[in-house]
Amino acid sequence: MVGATGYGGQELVRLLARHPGADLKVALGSSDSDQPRTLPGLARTWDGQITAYHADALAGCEVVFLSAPEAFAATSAAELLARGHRVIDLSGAFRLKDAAQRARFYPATPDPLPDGTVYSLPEFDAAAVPGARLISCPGCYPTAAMLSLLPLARAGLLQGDAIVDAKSGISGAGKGASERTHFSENHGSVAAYALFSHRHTPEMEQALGLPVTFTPHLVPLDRGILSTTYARLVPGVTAAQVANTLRAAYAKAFFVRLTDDRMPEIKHVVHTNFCDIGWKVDEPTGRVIVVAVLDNLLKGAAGQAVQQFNLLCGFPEAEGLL
Ligand SMILES: NC(=O)C1=CN([C@@H]2O[C@H](COP(=O)(O)OP(=O)(O)OC[C@H]3O[C@@H](n4cnc5c(N)ncnc54)[C@H](OP(=O)(O)O)[C@@H]3O)[C@@H](O)[C@H]2O)C=CC1
Ligand SMILES: CC(=O)N[C@@H](CCC(=O)OP(=O)(O)O)C(=O)O
Repeated sequence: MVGATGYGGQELVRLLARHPGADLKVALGSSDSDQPRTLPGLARTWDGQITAYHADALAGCEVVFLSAPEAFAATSAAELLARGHRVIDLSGAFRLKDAAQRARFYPATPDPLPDGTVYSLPEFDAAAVPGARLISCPGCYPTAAMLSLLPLARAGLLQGDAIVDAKSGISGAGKGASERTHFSENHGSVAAYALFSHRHTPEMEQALGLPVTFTPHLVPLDRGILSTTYARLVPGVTAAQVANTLRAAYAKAFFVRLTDDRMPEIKHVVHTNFCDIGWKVDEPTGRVIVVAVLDNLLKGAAGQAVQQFNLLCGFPEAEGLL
């Protein structure tokens, strides 16, 4: 795998090292990291050393996980595919289908997308995964927003636009510190950012088929996302219809836990691959609020990537994730 020294990558190493069907052969960091490295958090978890990125180092790996910056994924994926690897990419580089939106938010991504690219949210796109060459994993905020609204949108129960108001722990920004993310800026504070300009807005709109107003917030937690979505129901849609639609959509989805009208909390899902979803309908005004929580580094990143790996290789969906 690539990006082993990153936040998402370290989680991937932990998961793959104990996955009964995986043999983690190589873990790579950036190409400018000179010496082979070990990380204190991975001691007695994975015995190998992390070496610098070079495509040759991945020879013999059937599947390559890319957990690196999107500009790097955008350029390296084609080479890895040409070498015969199947690629699971955690970055945003291959998520958007619309070429103009992609050029705006992910300018390094080649156009057209490589043959065999599949954008997959495992709960909805499982059937397409086994045939994929390049699996593009959804972003952490879109995973929460799509799991909240996709069943209702697909059932035709929503109208108008949706509002996604989400809060993320700071590990969502990766390991590099910036003025926005360092401790003394965040501790004791909550801040909104990227209003009307976040790259996850088109990703949510692409999936939901609705205009989305998305405001992310940074909260002083190390990990976890709480996403509150507000949407309007088509006139006449009842609370029971909403409940039945969500229950039917997730009846077989092991990693989605519906909490009905008990609102879920970040504490219940951190360090797991679960997404917990609660909701409430106000029938007189035709409004629904859905609250979803997940761990951005697991269901929002590494855990979801392993779920895709299980689908790709024919393992049980939860293999290595419990
Ligand atoms: N953090 C999150 O919650 C989520 C992140 N993602 C996406 O997952 C990917 C990884 O995120 P995250 O783990 O947070 O990022 P980090 O910044 O924590 O880690 C980035 C990793 O990429 C490596 N890297 C950087 N440049 C290169 C390069 N040129 N060649 C090879 N490797 C390189 C780094 O290696 P080194 O240490 O050697 O520099 C490091 O291992 C990103 O695309 C991100 O957008 C997706 C969902 C959620
Ligand atoms: C807190 C924080 O900064 N979060 C990141 C999103 C992390 C993620 O899932 O997004 P990508 O996979 O698209 O990078 C952000 O808002 O840019």
